[in-house]
Amino acid sequence: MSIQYEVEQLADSYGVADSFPKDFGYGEEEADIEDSPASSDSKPRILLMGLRRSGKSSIQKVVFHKMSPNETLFLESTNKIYKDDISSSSFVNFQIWDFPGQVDFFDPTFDYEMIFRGTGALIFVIDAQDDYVEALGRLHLTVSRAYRVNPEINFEVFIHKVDGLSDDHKIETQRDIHQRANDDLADASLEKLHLSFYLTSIYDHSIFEAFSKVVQKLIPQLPTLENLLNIFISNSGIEKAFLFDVVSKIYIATDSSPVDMQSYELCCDMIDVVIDVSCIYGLREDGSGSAYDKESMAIIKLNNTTVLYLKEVTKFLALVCILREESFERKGLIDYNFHCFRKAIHEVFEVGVSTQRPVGPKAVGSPCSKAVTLNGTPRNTV
Ligand SMILES: Nc1nc2c(ncn2[C@@H]2O[C@H](COP(=O)(O)OP(=O)(O)OP(=O)(O)O)[C@@H](O)[C@H]2O)c(=O)[nH]1
Repeated sequence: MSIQYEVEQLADSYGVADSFPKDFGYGEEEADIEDSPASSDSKPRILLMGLRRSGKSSIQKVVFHKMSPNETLFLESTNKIYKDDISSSSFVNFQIWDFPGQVDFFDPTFDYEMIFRGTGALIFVIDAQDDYVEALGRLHLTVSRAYRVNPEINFEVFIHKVDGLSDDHKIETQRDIHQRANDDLADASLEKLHLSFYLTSIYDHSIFEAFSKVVQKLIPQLPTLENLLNIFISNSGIEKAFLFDVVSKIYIATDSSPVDMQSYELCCDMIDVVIDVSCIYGLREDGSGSAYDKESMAIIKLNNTTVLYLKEVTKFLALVCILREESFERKGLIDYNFHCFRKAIHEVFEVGVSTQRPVGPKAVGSPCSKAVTLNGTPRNTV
């Protein structure tokens, strides 16, 4: 009982009221907020930049549009800035701007100041299978310009297409790119400009992991979410839990135990299985209905006494847990704790909405002082 009480207290400390709206995430309020024309341009942007054929469009299509990696072989070159607003289908309430390979900063029609001012993260993609000297020059030019306009941008470098490299070669390439890029910044007295590096490929889960980290940095409520997950798993006998954006399979948060790639991949695969089965057998005969809704939940028992447990949290988010079979015997307790966890998550994002109205005492627990949208992501990073 004490276990349940702790989680309940946690929910209460976020001001969860009994009258909490049951349709959170599915109601009309969201449509009102999200559909306002003003909101679309003020959403923080994630920019995808890099040389031609480095893999920018492929990354976007694979992560957010479920394109299979092989299909990207037939993608045509991007000739103009392609703005992708994914907020209607995903928790990730950002615009992704995919740039054509060569952006000319000296072209007067290219208003880079306006673009960088509203940018939350700039992802620069480098093709690791190609000679990257030119890409490094371009990276330096791009980040130094962007930093001068908006030093708040998170600069992320994807060392991409590493599926073609051996493990040793991968490490060596990362070390070399890291060294050269930082030397260039030091030469330009830009030591304060921090670059984060990721080894990525669309042919495995590394691109989803990297994108997860990029997106997490833009979520002001991240520490609160991690805290909630920590309390939930420790009181429920769960080994690992991920809060997933169902559409993109990006994880928005996880508990503070280290992430091992295999667990993450297992949870991603579970989401695919659940959505695929639901699409085939879960819709009505006329094809109406949704493959993912409030009723969505799944239990998969593996042959090594591990259980995977998925439950709906909001319209876009699912909790996926990994636990031992013996812990799953206390399913009632887990479900009760989940119920409290879910209420707390809703309340965290409800606070986000209320910051658009005068901020009340409920917002005290939130690490966020900026206005955020209903799904909890920042409304404007500028
Ligand atoms: N091996 C491998 N190939 C990749 C990967 N990602 C993308 N590619 C391939 O790289 C090629 C170029 O990909 P695009 O996504 O069109 O590149 P882009 O950067 O958008 O190109 P532009 O639109 O010309 O700027 C395609 O043939 C992709 O299949 C990867 O992770 N590994």
